[in-house]
Amino acid sequence: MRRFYRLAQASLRSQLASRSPGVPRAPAQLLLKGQETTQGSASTSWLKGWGIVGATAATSTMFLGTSSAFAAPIPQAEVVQADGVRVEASGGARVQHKVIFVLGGPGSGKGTQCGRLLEDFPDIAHFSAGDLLRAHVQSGSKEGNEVAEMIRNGAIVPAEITVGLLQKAMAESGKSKILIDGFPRNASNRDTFLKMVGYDCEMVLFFDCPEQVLEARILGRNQGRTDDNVETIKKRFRVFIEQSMPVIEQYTSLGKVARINTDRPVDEIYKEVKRLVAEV
Ligand SMILES: Nc1ncnc2c1ncn2[C@@H]1O[C@H](COP(=O)(O)OP(=O)(O)OP(=O)(O)O)[C@@H](O)[C@H]1O
Ligand SMILES: O=c1ccn([C@@H]2O[C@H](COP(=O)(O)O)[C@@H](O)[C@H]2O)c(=O)[nH]1
Repeated sequence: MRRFYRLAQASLRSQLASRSPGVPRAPAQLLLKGQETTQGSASTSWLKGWGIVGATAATSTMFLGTSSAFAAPIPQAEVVQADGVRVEASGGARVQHKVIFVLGGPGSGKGTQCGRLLEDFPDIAHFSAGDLLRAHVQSGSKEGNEVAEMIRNGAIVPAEITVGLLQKAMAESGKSKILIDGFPRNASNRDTFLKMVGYDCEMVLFFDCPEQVLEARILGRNQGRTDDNVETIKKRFRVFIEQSMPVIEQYTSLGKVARINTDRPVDEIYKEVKRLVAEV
């Protein structure tokens, strides 16, 4: 593996050095696929890192910080050959998004406030992890049916499923800033996001609101959701306290959390939310 790393870096460096001007120069996520034959047996490795695609030799400060297994193929991959290692590098289309996580108990107003933000910030895309999962249920697949059951019970869906849906939505959004509402819901969600997406959020908006207020709001929502009933609302609130609050605490220790009291009128909350998002 170490040999692959070294050769992949050298290969990409030489590729960057020979680039003509005018190619994208934004810091990009680079996905490298290497195929190596050691003592007669072939193996494939995927590596992920960050670099400047299209930089000159002097500024091609490419590095490969992490290595991880990737299932996805690289769209429009460029192929370079180096010393027995085949390297495919993405063309720099994957620019790092600025991600804002919006967290808070069920019914705390995440969807409502995100909807308002879209009216004022055209460069922002909004994805509700819950909405993506509900859309996934519509596929009617075995996995979709399992997700439906978890939602009905207020349980947290395995992180790989949710992050996979988020990753696809982010890649297709064409926007630079992304609001992700209702995610990460537990430590596994956060770890998996970091591993699969490769970077962390800029900020967490934490919508703080008492449980009785949340229950009343959800029961008055009338959207036909399978989890908007007294029994599941209680489970969702418990899951929020036990599993989501520790994530918020972790981000608090990183200085990334803005706590907002959402037991107030929508317009009043929005003034604060808009100011915070404008700073990102
Ligand atoms: N500040 C507010 N005051 C009163 N009602 C509100 C407020 N914000 C949102 N609501 C209402 O409360 C209900 C829940 O709001 P919303 O769907 O935005 O919450 P959410 O946090 O996205 O919920 P969930 O996590 O369950 O998807 C909606 O009917 C919405 O209209
Ligand atoms: O990251 C997520 C987000 C949601 N879920 C499941 O969906 C429901 C509803 O979520 P909302 O945010 O209220 O729309 C939630 O109770 C979970 O079952 C999830 O597993 N992971």
